[in-house]
Amino acid sequence: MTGTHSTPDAAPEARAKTARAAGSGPPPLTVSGLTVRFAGLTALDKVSFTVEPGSIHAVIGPNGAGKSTCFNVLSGVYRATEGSVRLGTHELTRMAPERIAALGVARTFQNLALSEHSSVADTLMVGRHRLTRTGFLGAGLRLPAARREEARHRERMREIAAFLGLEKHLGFPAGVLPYGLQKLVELGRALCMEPEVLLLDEPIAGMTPEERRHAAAVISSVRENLGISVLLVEHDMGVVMRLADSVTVLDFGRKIAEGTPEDVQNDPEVARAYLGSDGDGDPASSFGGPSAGPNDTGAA
Ligand SMILES: Nc1ncnc2c1ncn2[C@@H]1O[C@H](COP(=O)(O)OP(=O)(O)OP(=O)(O)O)[C@@H](O)[C@H]1O
Repeated sequence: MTGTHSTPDAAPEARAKTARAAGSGPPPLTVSGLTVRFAGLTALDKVSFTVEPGSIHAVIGPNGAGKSTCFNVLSGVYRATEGSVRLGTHELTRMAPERIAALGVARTFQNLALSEHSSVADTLMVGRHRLTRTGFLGAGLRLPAARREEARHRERMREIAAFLGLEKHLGFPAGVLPYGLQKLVELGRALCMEPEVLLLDEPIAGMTPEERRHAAAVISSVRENLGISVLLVEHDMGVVMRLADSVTVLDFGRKIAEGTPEDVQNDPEVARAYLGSDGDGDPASSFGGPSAGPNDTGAA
């Protein structure tokens, strides 16, 4: 990735502002008493939290805390043993992933699965599939209505690519781009679904510092300019503390703290969970405070 990315473009921004002015932001995503058991192991134990409309909400916790399990239940990959997940009035609990996506919850994956053969443009267009009425088959048959519809989707796909700084790369095979750009393509594919809530699974893991800074700015812009709610699972505490409006902390499947980044950073139980100590360690060093070290992205 180069350092020449511009600020994400204004067209989707204008749309989101209109939606906000009309009071039609995304509905809250409400997780209530979520429990997941795997053959005797309780991976999640009565976890509850709400992703408020248009906010960035982070789920953090030490290894094995239950973050991925939570993410996988929200996106329909795992089934909840007990509890519920709701998007506004829609009950998402135990729905198949495609139905959850169709209701406006899009996700990215920790491990990239981009084709070496499909171009960035075609990869992004996959995200528009659920929104097409005539289907890409109709477009392939060159039916006029389908051609017009496909042109509209391509135009919107290009807007989203510009928003992410990907417009120069649309013709390249997605799978051969530098890692940081591939992660943005993955994010772009999710944004192309026009989600109300975006689930980001370790969106900046494995990136260079420059890629991390750009990705953090893009995520912040998704909230600010597109008005989409973001649920983030991320190990880079510097980024979590700078980006998140609210944080839920899990440990051994239980919620041990919740609040603003400052609240959880100063919570002795969180320090205990992260440091494995009796609480007299320095939580700031775990959370990208003044002593953040190499993971500090400096993202605003
Ligand atoms: N499919 C599964 N079958 C059995 N146990 C599982 C399964 N998925 C997760 N677990 C267990 O559930 C617990 C929580 O795991 P999970 O992957 O959700 O934690 P995590 O917070 O995402 O950890 P990490 O930060 O290391 O990715 C762990 O003990 C894990 O071994």
